[in-house]
Amino acid sequence: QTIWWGNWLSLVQWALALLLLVVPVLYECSRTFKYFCKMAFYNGWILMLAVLAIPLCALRGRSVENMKIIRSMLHHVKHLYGIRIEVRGLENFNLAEPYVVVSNHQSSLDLLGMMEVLPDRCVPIAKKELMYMGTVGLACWLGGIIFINRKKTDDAIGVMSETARTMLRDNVRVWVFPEGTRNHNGSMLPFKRGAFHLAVQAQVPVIPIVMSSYRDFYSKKERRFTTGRCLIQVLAPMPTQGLGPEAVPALTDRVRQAMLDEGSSGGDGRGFWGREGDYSGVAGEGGDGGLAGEGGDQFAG
Ligand SMILES: CCCCC/C=C\C/C=C\CCCCCCCC(=O)SCCNC(=O)CCNC(=O)[C@H](O)C(C)(C)COP(=O)(O)OP(=O)(O)OC[C@H]1O[C@@H](n2cnc3c(N)ncnc32)[C@H](O)[C@@H]1OP(=O)(O)O
Ligand SMILES: CCCCCCCC/C=C\CCCCCCCC(=O)OC[C@@H](O)COP(=O)(O)O
Repeated sequence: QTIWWGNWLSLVQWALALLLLVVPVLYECSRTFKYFCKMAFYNGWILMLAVLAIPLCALRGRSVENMKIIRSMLHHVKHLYGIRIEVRGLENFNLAEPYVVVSNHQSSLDLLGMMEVLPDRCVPIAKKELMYMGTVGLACWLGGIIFINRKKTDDAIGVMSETARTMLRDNVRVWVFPEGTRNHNGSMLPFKRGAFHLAVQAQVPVIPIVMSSYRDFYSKKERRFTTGRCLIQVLAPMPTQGLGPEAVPALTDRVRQAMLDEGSSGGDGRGFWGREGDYSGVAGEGGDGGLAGEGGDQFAG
């Protein structure tokens, strides 16, 4: 029998067959394996989409208009992962003038929510390391994404000041994650002030966005990634006209407080971060409330 099989299957074919058998079994049985598969596919898929986006964007050169291409090409990714996104308050974006969008930052999955609501002519501010992520970096550059060096404050501030001029000159909106880094722990970290200096320098409104916690369907710490639901609330614009640099700390606190208030009472009164009353930024993972992932812990996706 061995000879018979040997005639039919080379070593490579055997390995492939084994792989085809083992991978689905592991995928179904191991939460960790499933998590890594899903994350690997997420990154790989986006790298691949970027390959397609690059020539399309290159036709125009580096331009914020290319964000429309990127947005439309990323829009379907939530469906691949069974993530339902509900958006409220989109009308708050209906301003003719430029503005600065600020939102909480949980994970690279924020890209899905961002692409759900990203207004036209709006570019994110990103750490410059993103520029070196292969095809993704090039696509980001072509989309006009603004890169800052977080290790060099003066450089970053210089880029932000230049951005204030660009916003007014070219009617560009800017999206900033004021926590300055990803925060997997629910609620929000203290805010950096760059976004608010930017808004004051350009004398444009700040539009805060709160994205509900992914805790019920995604946890990096627990290696858990299932299907789920995310609620995004766009808050009312907060004006900066007439404010000077001395007003930036108060503006920062005001915006953060508005987001915390929405996080605590919004989302049909159930809160956005799963644990009402705990907004210190140190809430543990695996909370049991919140709006994310109302489908439960089904590990189905
Ligand atoms: C289909 C194809 C698909 C392919 C493509 C796929 C995907 C691409 C699509 C979209 C991608 C988007 C994803 C982007 C997400 C990326 C998210 C990130 O990278 S988050 C990290 C980067 N962002 C930030 O850090 C923003 C927040 N940080 C700040 O605002 C900071 O303040 C800072 C400007 C970076 C400086 O930070 P630093 O820690 O160095 O210093 P401080 O914050 O302590 O500030 C020191 C001091 O300076 C004052 N300050 C700050 N900014 C200004 C300013 N602009 N002008 C004047 N003064 C400023 C600040 O107030 C402090 O002073 P003081 O303490 O006296 O208040
Ligand atoms: C040849 C190089 C190949 C590199 C392969 C890289 C693979 C990555 C591919 C796709 C990733 C898509 C998601 C990109 C957008 C998410 C950006 C993001 O979330 O950045 C994190 C940043 O906000 C804060 O960083 P830190 O939390 O401070 O750290």
